[in-house]
Amino acid sequence: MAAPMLRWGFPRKRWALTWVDGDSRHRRGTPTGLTSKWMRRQSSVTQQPLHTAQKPSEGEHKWKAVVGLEIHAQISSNSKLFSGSQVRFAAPPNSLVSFFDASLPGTLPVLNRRCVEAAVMTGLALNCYINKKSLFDRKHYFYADLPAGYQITQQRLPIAANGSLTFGVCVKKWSSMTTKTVRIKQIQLEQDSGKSLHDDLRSQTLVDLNRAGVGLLEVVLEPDLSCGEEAAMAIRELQLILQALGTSQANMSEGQLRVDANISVHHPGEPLGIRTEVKNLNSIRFLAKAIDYEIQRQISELENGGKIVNETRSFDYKLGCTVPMRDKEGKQDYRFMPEPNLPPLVLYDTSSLPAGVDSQQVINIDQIRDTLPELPSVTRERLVQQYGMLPEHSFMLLNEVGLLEFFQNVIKETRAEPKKVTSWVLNIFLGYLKHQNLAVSESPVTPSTLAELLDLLHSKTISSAAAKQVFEQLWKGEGKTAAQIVSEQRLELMQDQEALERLCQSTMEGHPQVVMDLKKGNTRAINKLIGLVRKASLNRADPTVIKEILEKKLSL
Ligand SMILES: Nc1ncnc2c1ncn2[C@@H]1O[C@H](COP(=O)(O)OP(=O)(O)OP(=O)(O)O)[C@@H](O)[C@H]1O
Ligand SMILES: [Mg+2]
Ligand SMILES: [Mg+2]
Repeated sequence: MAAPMLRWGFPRKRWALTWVDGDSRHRRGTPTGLTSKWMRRQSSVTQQPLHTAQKPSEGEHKWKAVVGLEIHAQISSNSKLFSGSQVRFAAPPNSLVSFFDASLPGTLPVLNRRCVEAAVMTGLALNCYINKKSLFDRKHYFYADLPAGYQITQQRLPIAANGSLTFGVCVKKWSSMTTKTVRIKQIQLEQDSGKSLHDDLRSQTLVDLNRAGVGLLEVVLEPDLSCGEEAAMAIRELQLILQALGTSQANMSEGQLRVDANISVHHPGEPLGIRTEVKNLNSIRFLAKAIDYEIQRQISELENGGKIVNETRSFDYKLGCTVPMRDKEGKQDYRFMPEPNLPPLVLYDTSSLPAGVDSQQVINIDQIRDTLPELPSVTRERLVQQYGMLPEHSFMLLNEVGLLEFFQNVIKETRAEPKKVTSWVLNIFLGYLKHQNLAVSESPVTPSTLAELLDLLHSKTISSAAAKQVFEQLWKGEGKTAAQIVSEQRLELMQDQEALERLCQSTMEGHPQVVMDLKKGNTRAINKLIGLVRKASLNRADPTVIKEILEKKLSL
């Protein structure tokens, strides 16, 4: 359908509001042109603690940075917030658009129950107070991908408020982890907008309304954070919570979780500074980088006698800096007004539920509370209790997509101690994954393969050094089992006591200096000697047995 050329007061000179039914004219994927795989890696996990803070600049100690996040999470639901159109990622442009989504006159919103339940669930999981009555408002702004000229949101009275989010913060190492809590101001239900796709070649902007009207949860955090790393860890925790609840897939590279970061700096003891807002950050790493850059930029601006203006900025991931997005606009007037086509949203709890009411017609907060699944913090506690693992290890297991499931499957299939499994999964298995930048689902080693290897270790069939050797071969994914590799390469531990004694004897004779050191009282030399015997045995000698033999021979 041909559409009129429209002029808009935005940086791009010519805007064409165009409806298309094919996808070839659209720029697909991420606007930055990064491959989706790469983006997934960047966003799905903070694989290691992030170290994004830059070196403090001169005079920085006088400044305190303040960060407040607004998070938009797309609700996992089959249909949109107020219409029956399907919700699906990467569908052909404008194929999931009802008359209501396109704002045709005469269409009315019909609230999607699933979206309300998702908001209540999320609110409860984030320790919010759930308002039994909330209101919908119109927020006006003009943009090509918002056909109504307003977004339906909950400005005056949101569905949930006054919550908190507790997350782990680590400086440099997982072992230095502490926890921090950020207050949640509110959670509101609102509509997503469509998508503008800029075609630079034609100097046009194309509009895809598939996303228009998809249900969003906007989670507004109080300005309690202080740097990029904290923000990154808070978002990662929120992502895990939403995924555990199933209220959002929260995949950042698919735009299901988008973060706006509000940043200001001030002198401690003085009122908060003027904030800038970096919009639409769609990866955890970029979020951390954008915040730390913006903190530094504001400090140097102020140190050089400049002023911070309340503006909207975006993050240029290629240059690693934030840039102004729109003209300096002052406070935008959204002309909020009540949405006349939606009555107040009324929820009940068991005590307020009217007698004889059809439970399909109402939402009972207590009933939703009863269906809440195990949240990540509880899962971590359980792991610590059940397997005696360190808290930081439980964080690591949950942080990597699919790693917890992998771990639990290994545990189910092996006789090895949980501590051994934890150490192998986090040190060896995760190390290989990271080295090759692979996701757990792409690993050539399955839980049962690793379980079998750990059984061989547990039954003392092989030494732990030989187990590492076998793992290296398993990683090649040639289809051999651990037992096959062990027997083909004759890696079984030596059981022949006399042969072991001979090996110890010849090693001692070959390294008189080490023996001398030991005799002189250098106790650490025993480890050196054990290592030498092990090497001579091609990792087939059990270090505990070698130690016993050596101690006897040297009368230690
Ligand atoms: N001085 C400040 N420095 C940093 N962050 C701040 C400061 N003051 C407020 N914030 C944060 O800014 C965010 C404000 O979000 P809110 O949704 O209330 O308003 P908004 O940004 O004006 O609206 P919009 O939804 O249109 O972006 C909150 O996350 C809050 O914590
Ligand atoms: Mg907001
Ligand atoms: Mg904002």
